[in-house]
Amino acid sequence: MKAATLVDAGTMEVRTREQPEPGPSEVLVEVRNVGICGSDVHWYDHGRMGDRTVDEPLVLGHESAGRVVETGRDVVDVAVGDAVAIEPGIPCEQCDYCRSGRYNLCPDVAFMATPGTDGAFREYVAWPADYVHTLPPSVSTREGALCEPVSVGIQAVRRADVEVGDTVLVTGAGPIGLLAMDVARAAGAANIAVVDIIPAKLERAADRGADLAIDNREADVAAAVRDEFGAGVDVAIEATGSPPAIESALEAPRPDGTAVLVGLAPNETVPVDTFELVRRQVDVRGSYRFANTYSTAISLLEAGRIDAAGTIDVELPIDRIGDAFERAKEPDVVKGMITMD
Ligand SMILES: NC(=O)c1ccc[n+]([C@@H]2O[C@H](COP(=O)([O-])OP(=O)(O)OC[C@H]3O[C@@H](n4cnc5c(N)ncnc54)[C@H](O)[C@@H]3O)[C@@H](O)[C@H]2O)c1
Ligand SMILES: C[C@@H](O)[C@H](N)C(=O)O
Repeated sequence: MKAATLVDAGTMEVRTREQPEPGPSEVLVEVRNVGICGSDVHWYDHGRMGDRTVDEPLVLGHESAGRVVETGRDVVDVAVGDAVAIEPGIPCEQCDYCRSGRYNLCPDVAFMATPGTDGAFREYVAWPADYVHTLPPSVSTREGALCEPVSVGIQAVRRADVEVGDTVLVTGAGPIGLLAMDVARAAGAANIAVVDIIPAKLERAADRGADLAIDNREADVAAAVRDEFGAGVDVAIEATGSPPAIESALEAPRPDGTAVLVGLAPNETVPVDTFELVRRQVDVRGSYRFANTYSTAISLLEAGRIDAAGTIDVELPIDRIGDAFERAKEPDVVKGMITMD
């Protein structure tokens, strides 16, 4: 089979690999669509993330969907021919976090496209049947692949306890911010403000229904939301990982409001006015990956409540994966996708 393999920082080669065979509790998925995530681009550019390095060739890609072509002998809930979204993390199922349903925090999770666990930019993936999710006929594998970033949005909105009628600020109009915005709306948010620094991204957010689009280069975000929404927002969801936007997300909630940090700012220091946070009694929460979100993501996609396909700007076949990664880095591009046919 073909597999796009990161061999060194900046070098991806489409190589021939042996097709995997499913174990007894696994299914073999013929991969159809794989989204390009910012973390794939980071591994591609740097060959490392924090203290983790790519020492062996690694297949990237963790936003994937395809069709089941073979099932292991113990698999009962998934059948050959099913279209499925692949959940990219296989947790240990033994630790306290796994046993209490918070398997996104499992310290021994094998997560696709991180050193030691190949990702999905390849024609076939053998994966535990428990971590593939059947797609209904109305949800394409193109959309199904994006259950992963939709799940990041669902986790953030759950962590934020968004309630009907809430006013929500989302910093960042990349895939995570835009999809979190859709999920927040589906959860009942009445007003949503989106912040970015790229005009095309702000226009995109407005076209998708943001009530207010704020350019962080020109406006004081906290002042802008207070002008528009009174004491501040009920919930801020930070989806940039950029220190100025993180500061804005911490400043924007009303007293007793919530700020949920999704964006990752490795090696960055963010000044935090703890006095202000305490005085306003703001809940600051992290949101890491996701747990028990795929069925919700699929229901939202089936109901047409999430415009996942509308985030895709670049779509190229696996043989042009290098071009796709370069295009995905362009500032106006929200989401790149690799197709297998
Ligand atoms: N916590 C998690 O589990 C998790 C999962 C996936 C992604 N992430 C992180 O979430 C963040 C968003 O992911 P993404 O894929 O949408 O990233 P992205 O880079 O595609 O989008 C980020 C957006 O933020 C905007 N931005 C950058 N600096 C800004 C600033 N100062 N003010 C306002 N906007 C600014 C960019 O223009 C861009 O549109 C990243 O940090 C990513 O690493 C976290
Ligand atoms: C959750 C996933 O989308 C994220 N990029 C990660 O690697 O953790």
